[in-house]
Amino acid sequence: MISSFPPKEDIVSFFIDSSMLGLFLSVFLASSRLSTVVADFKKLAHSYPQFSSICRLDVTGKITIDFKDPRVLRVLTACLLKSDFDLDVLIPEDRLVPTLPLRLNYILWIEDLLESFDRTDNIKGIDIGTGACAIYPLLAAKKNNWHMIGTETDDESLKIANKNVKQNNLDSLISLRKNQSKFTLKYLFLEENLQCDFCMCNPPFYVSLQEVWESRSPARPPPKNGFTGSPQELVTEGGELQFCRQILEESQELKDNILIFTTMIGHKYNLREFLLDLKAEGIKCTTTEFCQGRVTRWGVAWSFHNSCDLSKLENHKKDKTTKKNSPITFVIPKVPDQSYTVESISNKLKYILDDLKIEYKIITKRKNVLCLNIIAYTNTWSNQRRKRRLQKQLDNELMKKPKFSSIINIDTPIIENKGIIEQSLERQKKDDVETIEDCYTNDSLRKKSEESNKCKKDGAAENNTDVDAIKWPNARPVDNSSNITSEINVIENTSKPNPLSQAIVKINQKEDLCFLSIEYVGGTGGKESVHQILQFIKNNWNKL
Ligand SMILES: C[S@@+](CC[C@H](N)C(=O)[O-])C[C@H]1O[C@@H](n2cnc3c(N)ncnc32)[C@H](O)[C@@H]1O
Repeated sequence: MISSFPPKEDIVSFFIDSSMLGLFLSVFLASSRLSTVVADFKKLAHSYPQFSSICRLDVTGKITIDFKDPRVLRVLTACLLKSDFDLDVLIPEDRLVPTLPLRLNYILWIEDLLESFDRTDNIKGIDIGTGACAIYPLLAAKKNNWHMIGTETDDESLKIANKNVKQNNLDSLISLRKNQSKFTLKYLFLEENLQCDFCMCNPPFYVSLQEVWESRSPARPPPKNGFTGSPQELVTEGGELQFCRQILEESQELKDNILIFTTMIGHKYNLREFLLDLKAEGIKCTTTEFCQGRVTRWGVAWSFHNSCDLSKLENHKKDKTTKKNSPITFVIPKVPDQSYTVESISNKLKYILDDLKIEYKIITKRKNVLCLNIIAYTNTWSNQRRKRRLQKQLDNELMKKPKFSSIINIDTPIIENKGIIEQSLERQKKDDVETIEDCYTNDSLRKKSEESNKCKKDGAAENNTDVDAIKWPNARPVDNSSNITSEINVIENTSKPNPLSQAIVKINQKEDLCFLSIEYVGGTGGKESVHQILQFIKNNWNKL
């Protein structure tokens, strides 16, 4: 068992070392110091029959548990809560199993924040979306004697949460409230003159259940832990970014009621967006990273009070990826007779993305800023030249007859020889490393245009990729007066492979210039794929 829960200067982050006889909770926190606590499986098994029932003895005699089994996770969390905090917590089968280290991380970070504001006594906090376990209120009350309000929209979760509070005799410190409003916080202050030190939130992270399954970058190893949680806990309209934005919006009205606003964020790209929102509003904030094995979450805190400048607090761990994946930006050139606004540029960009069969979703739309999350499943931007070259080679060879006649019947229409082209492409794929710079030079676009005319004359098929590309000059997408109509372009694709490239694209206007920036988020194609997409956009911008 955890011998003594470390005082607040400690830790937080669980790591599991199955080679040791036990479970190590090393909690590296947002906090300046580090400590390690050991949860000993053997002792847990001795003390809790329900824990011994989920243990396995491996061939070397070590006790192990199956972290992929939600039932096992439930028992482990319940036993740790009992052993380390003397909390009896009922964790329902159909609800999220809270991972203890992550929750402790968040609480310890808040302790640090409160200390920065010299707040130590009679602390009062709000947990937005407390869940069935009311894990944050229980930990905060038991560990620190904080007064907590937990809010919840889900009746069933609220019912069990109330049971959990009662059976731990924490009613005097914890009050749970049903949220029936469209707000996250504001409704709590309408009838009561509440003063709180902080609010916290672990929001539902996803826009849809589909996103739950697609969210993990394929480049990352699979999670070690089993998957738990019900749709209402995981999914919210607009996803976590919208949820956090709602808190931010309400915080501006509640600046005198709550000292420190905090939230957890589960997706890196949302963290960036949310920090931009705070920056745009001129609100000072700080962030932290909660690392727990292969899972990383982020904490964001902001305040309207001057007693502490949150932006000057040393962040525990800067978002490394923000530095690593700094966006590439280019100034969008002005094209004669075309409007030069974020809206018209967005329409043009969407046309290009449609053409490349790249999916996109708008994540931010403000007056002078548009931000898209883009996902490409296949490389549609750098094969064209290769395909054309091969097609041309094939054409030439066919003209010369003898060379290819042994392989193909020259009477066969070219279209029927596609297999040969594809095979040839496959063979070339490995060693044909194209530099994007020469992919779509003016010369190649000129050729494209010539081909376009040829195709049109020949009545070529509309769905041919090259033909699609060449129809641009005649099908200008930009209607200067039009609104941004299509918000989302999800390509019909029943079996989606792992994304090749995922990025955040941003168009913004500063004074009389518009900028397009692209930032790699993930995907098997790496950052190079994002560079290529940007180069494609650059090379083709003036041609539309
Ligand atoms: C990801 S779960 C977090 C549960 C718990 N706090 C934890 O960390 O394990 C999000 C919770 O927020 C609740 N929720 C969603 N929208 C809410 C809202 N507007 N107000 C209060 N709770 C909400 C959901 O029902 C769900 O229980």
